[in-house]
This record gives sequence, C-alpha cells and structure tokens, in this order.
Amino acid sequence: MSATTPASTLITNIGELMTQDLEHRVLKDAAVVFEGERISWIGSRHDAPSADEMVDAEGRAVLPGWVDSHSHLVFAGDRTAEFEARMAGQSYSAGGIAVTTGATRSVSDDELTRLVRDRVKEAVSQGTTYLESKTGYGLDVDNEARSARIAAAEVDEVTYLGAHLVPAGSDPEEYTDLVCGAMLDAVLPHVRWADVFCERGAFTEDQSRRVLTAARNAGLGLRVHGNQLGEGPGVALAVEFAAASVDHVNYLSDKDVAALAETWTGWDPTTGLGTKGTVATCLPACDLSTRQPLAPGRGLIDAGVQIALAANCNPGTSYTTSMAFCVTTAVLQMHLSVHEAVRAATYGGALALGREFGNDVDGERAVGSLAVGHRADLHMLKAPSATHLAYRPGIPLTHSVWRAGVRVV
Ligand SMILES: N=CN[C@@H](CCC(=O)O)C(=O)O
Ligand SMILES: [Zn+2]
Repeated sequence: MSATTPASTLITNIGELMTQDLEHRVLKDAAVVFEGERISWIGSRHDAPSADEMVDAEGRAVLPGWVDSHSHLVFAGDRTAEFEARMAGQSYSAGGIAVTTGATRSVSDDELTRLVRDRVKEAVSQGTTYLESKTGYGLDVDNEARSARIAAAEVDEVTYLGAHLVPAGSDPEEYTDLVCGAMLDAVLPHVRWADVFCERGAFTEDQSRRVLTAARNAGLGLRVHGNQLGEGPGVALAVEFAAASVDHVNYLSDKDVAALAETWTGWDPTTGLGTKGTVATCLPACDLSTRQPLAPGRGLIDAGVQIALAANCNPGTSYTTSMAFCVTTAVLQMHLSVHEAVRAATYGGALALGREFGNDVDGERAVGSLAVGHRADLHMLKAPSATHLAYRPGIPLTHSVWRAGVRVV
C-alpha cells in the first residue's frame, strides 16, 4: 500500500451497487467499506461504519472491476491493412499471426514492455482490474519465453500460447514437439495456464491434444481457442481435458452445447461449491471485427453453461481493451440482460481464471464480485445504474476505479 493510501475507505451514497456475489445482490442506496485491499463491509448507507476516508458516490453506480480473462497484449505493430481488407469482404484467417510475430520479434525488451504496459493502462482506465494475457507472437523458444516473462511482470495471469500458429517453414509435427518440449520448459516459470488455437489453419485435434497433455503434465491449467471459424473439435477437447475455459465458441453444435452444460451439473451456482465445469468465453468485439456470427451467449446461459465475456485485445481480430463495449454488445446484440452481461464480464471472468469466491489461490483474494473478504476492485460509473452501459453505447462511463483497495483512476 502506498503511503498516501488510507487504512480504510468508505464509499457511500451509491445509487446502485451491483455486487455480482453468489446471491446476485443489487443494492440501492448502498455503501462499501474496504480496509487495505480487502472489502470489510457492504450494506445500506444508513448503517455504514465510519472509516479513515469517505468518498461520496453522489448516487452513481458501483460494480466489481472488469475481469478480462482473454487477451494477447504482448505484441508490436498493428494490422490495419488486414482489417481494411476484411471490412472490404476478405475473411479472417490465422495466417495474420505471422505478421505480428515478425513485428514482435523485431522490438527490444524495453519497447515490448512499454507496449504491454500502455495497453494495461488503457484497460485499467476503463475499469479493468484483473487481466490475463497470452503469449503467442514469439513462436520460438527465446521469444515465447521473453513474452511470458514480460507479461508476468505486467498482468495478473499469463497463458502460454506457443500453439498459436505453426511458423512458416516449420514442420507442424516438429513444431508441436517443440511447443510440448523445450518451449514449454522455457515459459514454465512465468505462466499459470496453457492454451491452444485448435482451428483449421492453426493446430489439428491431434496436435492440440498433444499440447494439452504436455501442459497438464507440467502442472498448468488449460484453456482452448475453439470453434471460432467453424464447427470443430475445440469444445469437445476442452471438455475432455476439463479445461477452465473454451474461448470464441462461435460455431457450436447442439452436442457441443450439451457437453458444456454437462460439465456444470456437479456445481452449485448458489454456493459456488462442487466441481466446476468449462466456462464458455465469448468475445463479441472479436466477432464483430472478424464478421463472424456472435457467440450464442444467450443459448449457452439458457442451457446452464457459465459464460465469460472478454475483450480479446490483439492486433488481428479485436484491437480493443474495452470491456464496456463487450458488455454493451452482449446486451444489445446477444440478448443478455445487463445483469447477465456485467456478471459475465466480472464473476464469469474470475470463474474462467479460477479466481472467484472460494477459490483464493496462493493467498490471493477473490476477484470479480463484491463481498466481505474479497479484493476491493471497484468500478464507479458516471451513471446511476449499470443499465447505462447498454443504454448509452459508446459513452465512456468510467468515473473511478480502485484496484486491491488503491484508487487507480
Ligand atoms: N484466434 C486466435 N488468436 C487471436 C487472434 C490472433 C491474431 O489474428 O493475431 C484471437 O483470439 O482472436
Ligand atoms: Zn485469443
């Protein structure tokens, strides 16, 4: 805690406090107290205890900070020309990853760090308080290890994505061996997760299975990029490996939806107890930028699948850090309620990263929901309710942000 951070803070006169806790509480006329990084009290403002510092929300809404569980922040350069071509009718393919890999390899460690740091700042300024990033634009042992090391210093969670694209000139099977061998060993000290882009033009089912097996044997949690460009084996593989999340999920068969729903049958959403399933992470900004059908978030929720919303910031398919844009799109176009969309962008992201209530890892506090004992990650809007996120699309509504009890915006 910095010398200027008060020991305890009371935020009072909150018009709407959307807790996204297990009871789904939305409190009117509320107050929150946090001591250091920990929330210590939530209730009616009329009953609020005193604190060292008092912040008057003046009727504004307060939500948990966004938990952005899917991004690719470690890159240099951009792909404006590819985007323009796509807007003119060309379809997205995985091949563009090679362009960013070339640009990323060409910059110094300091420059790459600065680029990542600027993107994190941009995300935080819009209310993101917990952020994952993948590697995946290094694609050789040294550059993947460098990406992992730089990401680990700048973001909360790092995912190894050596299996993003087979580099030009490499034999796919030999490259998969490298991803499962020397490259995995090199990134291991810096990462908690591994991911694979299981899609045509990227990694086959068999190659993906090898990557997931090696990562699991190395003790990493698993994630899968699946069913982005067409129906395929990604979701089934994610379920088979009990991955924490399968991301994109644009093209799902009834069997895929049923398989994902089945993974949640042993979990109680009212207590958060039981065996968690595989979160379906929807990436609406990416879907719009690649002109893919929006992921069927509504149908997934209705089938009993826990979903997350993430920004998927990367230079190819989704060059944005705006979680608010994703929430807006989820409400306006994916037919989620505001509460469901905000939940997917906060609690859902935490579920996808194993950082939700009851899952405090390495002594870290739960994120993505507001309850006593959780990390004080709060996002105050320039609006009286979260509904304004969808009602006033495109308007920057972040008023202030606290991350682990420290005011950062
Ligand atoms: N789909 C795979 N990976 C990224 C895009 C990578 C790129 O095109 O640079 C994604 O999540 O959309
Ligand atoms: Zn991705």
